[in-house]
Formats: sequence, C-alpha cells, structure tokens
Amino acid sequence: MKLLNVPVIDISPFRLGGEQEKQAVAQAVDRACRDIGFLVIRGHGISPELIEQTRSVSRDFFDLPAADKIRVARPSVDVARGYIGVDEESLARSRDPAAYGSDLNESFMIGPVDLPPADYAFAPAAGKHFAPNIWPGAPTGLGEVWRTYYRSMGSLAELLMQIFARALNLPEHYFDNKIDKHISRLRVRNYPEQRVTPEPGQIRAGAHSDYGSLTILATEDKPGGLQVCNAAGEWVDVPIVPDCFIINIGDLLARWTNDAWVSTLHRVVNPPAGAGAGSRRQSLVFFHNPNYDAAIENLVAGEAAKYPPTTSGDHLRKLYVATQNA
Ligand SMILES: O=C(O)CCC(=O)C(=O)O
Ligand SMILES: [Fe+2]
Repeated sequence: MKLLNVPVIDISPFRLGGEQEKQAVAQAVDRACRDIGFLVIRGHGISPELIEQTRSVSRDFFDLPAADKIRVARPSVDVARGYIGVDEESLARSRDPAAYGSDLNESFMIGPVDLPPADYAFAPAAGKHFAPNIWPGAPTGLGEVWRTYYRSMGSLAELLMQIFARALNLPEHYFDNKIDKHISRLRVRNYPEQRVTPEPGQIRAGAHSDYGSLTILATEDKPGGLQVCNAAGEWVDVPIVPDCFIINIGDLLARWTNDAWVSTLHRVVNPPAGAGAGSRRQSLVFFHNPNYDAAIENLVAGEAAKYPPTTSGDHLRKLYVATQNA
C-alpha cells in the first residue's frame, strides 16, 4: 500500500544513533521518497532562532518600496540571483511551454556564498552557476543572516544526502564528493495577501516539480498553501508541523534513481474566497543542487537507464530559463 499523505519522520536517530537507528530512518525515508516524494522532518538540529531571524529580515525586505526591490532585480533570466516581482515567472511553464498566466508571488534569491577555487568556479562549463550574489542595501543584517542560513541548509542537505545514500543501498558517503561544491539556491518567496480575485487559472505557484537533488522548505500555516499530487492523482495538503522542515526530492534524484523515487508535482493554491486578508505567506526555499559537473545517470544496478546521462549544471540552466516571462 503506497503512502498517499506526506509522512513526518524524526531524523535525529540518524544523527545521534548507531547502525540500527540509522537503518530505520533510511528505510522510512526510502518509503516516503518512493511513494510520494515528500517528507516532513523533525529532529534536524537547525536552530529555530536562525529560521525566525531569516524570516524576519526577509519580511522587512519585501516590505520595502518597489523601487528599492527593483534596484536588486535579477540581471537576466539565466542568472538565478536577485529580485523577481509578481508577474515575472510561471513555474507551470517548466513542464508545459504553453502554460498561461503568472505566479502570485515575489522572491529574492542567492547562490553559493563560499566559492570554490576560481579555476573551477569560472571554468567555461560552470556557466553562470557561480555568478556573484546581489545584496540589497537594506535591511541591514540581511546578508549575514542569509549567508548563515545558506550554509546551515548546505550542511542539512549533506546529511539528507547521506540518509538518501543509505536508503538507496549505496555507501553512506557516496554523494559527498558530488555535492562538495554545490550550486544550490536560497530563494525566499513572499505570497502577498490577496485583496483582488486572481485571474482564472492563476495561482500562488503553478504546478511543477523541483529541478535539483532536494528542496528544504520552511513555510507558514496560512490559508492558501502547498499541495502535492499523490500516487492516486489527488491533490493533498502538506502538513505544517512547528519546527519541522518539508523536504522533497527533485528531478535529478528521480533521474539518479531511474524513477524509483518520485519528483512529485506540487503547487501553492490561492486562499479560499473571503480568506484573502491575513493570507500573506512566506516560504524559505533552499534548492539543493549537486556540483555542476556531477554526472547524473542511473544508479540502480541491473536496470536499463530510462534517461540519457546529463550533468547537474546543464539540466538546471535549461529549466531556469524556461519558466521566466521576460
Ligand atoms: O512556497 C511553497 O510552499 C513552495 C514553493 C515551491 O514549490 C518552490 O519554490 O519550488
Ligand atoms: Fe517547488
């Protein structure tokens, strides 16, 4: 029987326990990744204060006048840095080039905060994956808090990839050297209150799957939230549990596992009619992506590969561009 709802899994026994505890966590995670592609984790070791500080400084950024936010606008569609306003993006277009409308959120994003050696970071094959970050002049302290949060998410992702490796019957440290120069992005999305009725078909974030290895999401319990499409084809709400992160696997892990694990379709819906006031919602979204030159090819022994090999860097560049309205 497949899981049809997103399970909550305590990963602290993996961090703190012995062989048996680690194996039990890996098994629960394997089931979640096979059946629904999403899990909620508790016991992750990230301080609630850091999450709250990141939320608070980001809220202050989105409260700035539009002119200040536009000053740190993303420089071009293939550079995943800076501010993107409401109306500039349609996530549904990552799957359907004809998808209509744009998503009802604005966002700000950064990439790596600690650069590998220049001959690697700026090699031709690196493309724009190590493009410089763009920092707003205000609020003060945003840069420091975001850098700290980015590094913490990088460490948590490394731990999750170790759990994943075990879950896939690979050596625990199998992925370590494929993610030690990761090209992850931290993106904070602000979903404004909805005072006017959206256009038909327009929602907070259109249906999509994530592109990379895994996503770590800290969000809020507000009307108009995250839903995932389960194995029965039904949209189910993801539970919002205090002090937990929502984790989902992305397309690259689905490819690595020859689709044994699912990169699940998800979306953010509008608040119900009448609940628009007070529906402002903020998500801290960390998209973990392997090193740009990590080879992505079937890891399942004895099975014919369903996809041609690719690299992390090539796969991501194509998708960043496809979703943008510019
Ligand atoms: O805000 C959310 O709950 C999810 C956002 C999301 O799916 C994304 O940014 O890829
Ligand atoms: Fe997503």
